[in-house]
Amino acid sequence: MAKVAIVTGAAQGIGLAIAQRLYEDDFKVALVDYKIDVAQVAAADLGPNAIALQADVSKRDDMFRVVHETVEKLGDLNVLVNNAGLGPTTPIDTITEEQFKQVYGVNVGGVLWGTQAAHEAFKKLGHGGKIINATSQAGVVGNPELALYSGTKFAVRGITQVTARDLASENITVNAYAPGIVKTPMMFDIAHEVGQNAGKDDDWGMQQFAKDIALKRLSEPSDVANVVSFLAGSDSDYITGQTIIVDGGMQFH
Ligand SMILES: NC(=O)C1=CN([C@@H]2O[C@H](COP(=O)(O)OP(=O)(O)OC[C@H]3O[C@@H](n4cnc5c(N)ncnc54)[C@H](O)[C@@H]3O)[C@@H](O)[C@H]2O)C=CC1
Ligand SMILES: CC(=O)C(C)=O
Repeated sequence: MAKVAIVTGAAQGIGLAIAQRLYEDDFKVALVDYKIDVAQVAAADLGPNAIALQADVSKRDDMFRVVHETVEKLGDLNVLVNNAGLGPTTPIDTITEEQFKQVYGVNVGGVLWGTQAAHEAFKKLGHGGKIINATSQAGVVGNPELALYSGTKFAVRGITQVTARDLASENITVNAYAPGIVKTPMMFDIAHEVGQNAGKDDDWGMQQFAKDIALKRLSEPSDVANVVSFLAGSDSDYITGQTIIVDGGMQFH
């Protein structure tokens, strides 16, 4: 029987590539995003075993609701990919309380609420599952002008390690993927802002991040989806608490 996966932030970028790849891997997939119109088009493009659900992942009730709706509509839940995230450029002196709450609410809160909701569903369904969280190479080594963002992504690695230990006895694995410089709207926005802050263009901004990639190319979203496919499948059953870096050779740990 087909397994069921939820992917948050699935309307575009890395989340969309993950949803597409898991669908190809024979999962039924719920694409969760607050951009519901875009997610609906993406789900329709995938086929009859995909649905789109609207949620703001920073809201605990939203995450419990979409997990319930997924089980109701697709019949089970086996994998949750906590992918949704925000990546504003935040030179240290510019950070406001509002920004702090927003970015931590989505990037960290989204992972916590998703994990709680999936855990409750796995218990009710009487089986284990896999929780897969989005961190970043910027959550392995601090990146310039990304104090808020990098901080949240270090936190995601911490939560991944703790929940892996806490949930292991229930046959739930928890792992994370740490992409590098991926061609998505988020990364193009960051390159634009970093370039603008220095009085330079977007290409210069992108180079500040891309110059140290050993493989000498930017990442496609599919590079990340390939790793998530592995983490969602049975070949990774004996792996938990780990962050897999998929950055073309930027950070070596
Ligand atoms: N693009 C990159 O170079 C890298 C991205 N990442 C991480 O990968 C994940 C995906 O990133 P991208 O695809 O690049 O981002 P993106 O900005 O292109 O797409 C993010 C998606 O998440 C959705 N989203 C944002 N906040 C949400 C919320 N509160 N509730 C529901 N949906 C929400 C957006 O509507 C959008 O569809 C993020 O967690 C990001 O931090 C990590 C390393 C590098
Ligand atoms: C956006 C991001 O995660 C970077 C620059 O690693």
